[in-house]
Amino acid sequence: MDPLTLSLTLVLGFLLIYYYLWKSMTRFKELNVPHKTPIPIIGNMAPTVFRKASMHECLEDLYHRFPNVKYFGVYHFVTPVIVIKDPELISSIAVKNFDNFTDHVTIMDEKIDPLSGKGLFFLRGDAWREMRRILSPSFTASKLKTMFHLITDCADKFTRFVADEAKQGRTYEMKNIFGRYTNDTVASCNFGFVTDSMRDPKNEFYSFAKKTIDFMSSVSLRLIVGNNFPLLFKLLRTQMFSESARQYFTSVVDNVVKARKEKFRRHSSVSYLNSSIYASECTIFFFSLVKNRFDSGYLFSKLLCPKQGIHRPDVMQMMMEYKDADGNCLTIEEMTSQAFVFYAASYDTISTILSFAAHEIAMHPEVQAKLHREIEEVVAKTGGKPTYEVLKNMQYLNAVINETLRLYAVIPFLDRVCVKEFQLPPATPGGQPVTVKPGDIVWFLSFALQRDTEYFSDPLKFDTDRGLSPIESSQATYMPFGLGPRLCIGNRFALLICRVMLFYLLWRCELETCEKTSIPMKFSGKSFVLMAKEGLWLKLRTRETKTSRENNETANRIN
Ligand code: HEM
Repeated sequence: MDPLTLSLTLVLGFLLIYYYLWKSMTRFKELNVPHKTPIPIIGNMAPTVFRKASMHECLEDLYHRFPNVKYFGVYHFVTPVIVIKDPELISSIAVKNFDNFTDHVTIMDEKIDPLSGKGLFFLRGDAWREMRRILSPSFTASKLKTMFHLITDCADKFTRFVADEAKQGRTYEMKNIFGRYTNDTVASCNFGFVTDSMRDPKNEFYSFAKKTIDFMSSVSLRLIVGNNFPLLFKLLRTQMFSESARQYFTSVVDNVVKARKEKFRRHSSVSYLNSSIYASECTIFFFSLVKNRFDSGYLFSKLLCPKQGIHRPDVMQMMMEYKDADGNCLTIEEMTSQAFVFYAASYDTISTILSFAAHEIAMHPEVQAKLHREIEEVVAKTGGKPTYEVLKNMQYLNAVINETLRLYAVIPFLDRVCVKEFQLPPATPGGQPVTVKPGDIVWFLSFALQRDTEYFSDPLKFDTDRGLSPIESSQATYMPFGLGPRLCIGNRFALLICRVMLFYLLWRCELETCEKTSIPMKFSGKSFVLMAKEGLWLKLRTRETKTSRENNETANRIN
């Protein structure tokens, strides 16, 4: 290209980009929606860009700048977003008029990035409806009951290990260790994959998964670029997660499915070979791995040892058993995508909630004493083996979790994309209605709403009394798991994992603050997920109660 054409192209390109950015940055002025004047490119996100505040706090600050409005505008970098403040209007959009707002913002193209693009969170319209219908039965109360022992196994293993280490008191970064527990539990229940990340913190699955979904890494940047320049994202064929991640998780799922199918086939045809069946499976599986050119000494040992089991009551099994009306099953790609998105949606959220709960418990000795009393009662009644129902009905434990979910909304906002034109009432009394068009984005700020004095008195206080009678989520002022048909599909599963962990941990350990504990709490400006700036450090000390001592001694004898 000659220099003149090149210069003209550059100038034209620059003008086009400038016009595109400028145009999007004047949207709220044109619509007459209250908003803060944006900075070019950065929009209203300066505090997060310059790491002065977390995304949660940056949006909370904007939320309070517009009192007495039903909604206001925010420039998420170059993207205009309408933030709905009024709880009634939130319900109207997310529940009553769901058909006008069915989707989350989707930046991934299913073809370019099937690992995340085909996951439930990012599916749109009818594809989402169909997949949600298929997956919803995975988390009913009866399915959770069948997974219950998989979860208690992980919690039991984890807390015995910690109780053993913490006899003289030991300091831990709670998010880190709860991340390992969450990994083990979700890997077991979703992928059918058994890990022990306390004893073996370098295990391949945990190391790989943790690295893949690290929101402190380039993933956050890709999310921002993808949200603001979806076309560029598509043109560059960008994937949210690496190609090696896609290959790794596909291999995990593929091998689990093959091994289970093989087991099923052998079991039905040669049931008398009971004792040698696992050895044969190992051989078959080994050859299948070699055939796939997949180096999986780890998989081989972890998936197929008799103790680990293959035919398990987990999400993988449920997906394998699914058939539509025409007899079609889910493909390996679809199963991988769902299992991966479940893993990604669980790992940070659950470990975050558990670590903030532990922090508040350590900060409030009266809360801890009450929890210990409730736990001792359950231990006395159940001999230390509480059932699913017993844990579900632990009123005070539930109150602690509910209050943690209120005070620490894990993600800064919930999003919906308009798919059918919708008229918003005027933002302010005497104003004009605003028409939202397909493609427009609305947000609900759960973090800000759940800390608003209008809905919660003394909102920064950790008050378990209000957790005892949780607010109906349809009121849209308390929505840690979202609301409407797109409500978090794993909410009951998440609550169960949290209950089980806190039960076993507090039975065996005392939680104490230490010199590294975040007091007062400061949030990190680097992470999309709510995170303490300096980490959540606590000291754990083995409890010297009669039941926990007896239980630990028995366990040590068995080990
Ligand atoms: C404490 C833990 C968790 C929190 C706080 C949480 C929170 C949320 C929130 C706020 C949403 C968006 C809901 C909306 O837009 O209305 C969501 C969606 C979702 N969550 Fe969770 N979640 C948690 C655990 C889990 C777990 C354990 C799983 C999977 C097993 C999971 C899977 C999903 C999926 C697949 C979606 C998308 C649902 C859809 O679009 O249909 N989450 N979650």
